[in-house]
Amino acid sequence: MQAAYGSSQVLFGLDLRLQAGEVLTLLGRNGMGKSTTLRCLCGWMAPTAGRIRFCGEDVSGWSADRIARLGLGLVPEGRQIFPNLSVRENLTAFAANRCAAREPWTEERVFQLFPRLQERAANMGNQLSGGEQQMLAIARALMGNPRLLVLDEASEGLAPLVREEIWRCLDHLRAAGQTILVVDKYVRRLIRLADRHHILERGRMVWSGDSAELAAQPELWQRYLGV
Ligand SMILES: Nc1ncnc2c1ncn2[C@@H]1O[C@H](COP(=O)(O)OP(=O)(O)OP(=O)(O)O)[C@@H](O)[C@H]1O
Repeated sequence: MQAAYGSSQVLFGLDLRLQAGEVLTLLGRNGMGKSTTLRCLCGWMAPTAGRIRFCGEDVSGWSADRIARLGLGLVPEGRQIFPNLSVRENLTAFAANRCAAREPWTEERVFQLFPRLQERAANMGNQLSGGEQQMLAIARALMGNPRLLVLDEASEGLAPLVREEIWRCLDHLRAAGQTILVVDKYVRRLIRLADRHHILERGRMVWSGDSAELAAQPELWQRYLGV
């Protein structure tokens, strides 16, 4: 897949495959093309070349709404929850069992996953802390029962303990068989969470491998991720 903003090409021949039940990360420093890749996958922008297949369909050029209905649940950068709706209203606005999940997510189940949200159920989106907003953004995506959950910088701006709460939730989802694509920068924690990793550098995939391989090569972290 390739992508460009106007005449400026920013993705060059990315080849990305995700199997059902797998957790994959996209890593790279700022400006390397991670968000652009997600924008293409979610239908917010069309690739200039190549194809995107999802659930057996060629979704290249589909609208974001249509791709979401096929089963892609996005937890966007900056959370983007509805500030003037309550926690409960934010959740019900997204509820749908589009993929006929056998045990669909319900308000009760997401409250079990995030007990803090239950305590805040009647609060407006703009009354929540950053961590609670992030939990709500994940819970809201789950309410659509996505086949693929995509998280763009979900841990950004969160205190370490709250961040760990988010990671633990993702561990739990993984154990339950949820397919997940994560863009984030905490490589040590991502090695524990995910199965495989891709590193992007100036719009090109420069390294791909599993968690054991990434853990064994800290020189890669320094070279491509600056950690
Ligand atoms: N709306 C836009 N218009 C023009 N160029 C853009 C736009 N958004 C991103 N770019 C450029 O595309 C390249 C890739 O950006 P992208 O946001 O995909 O990177 P990223 O890896 O997600 O980084 P970050 O973590 O900062 O979001 C960068 O050179 C960036 O300046």
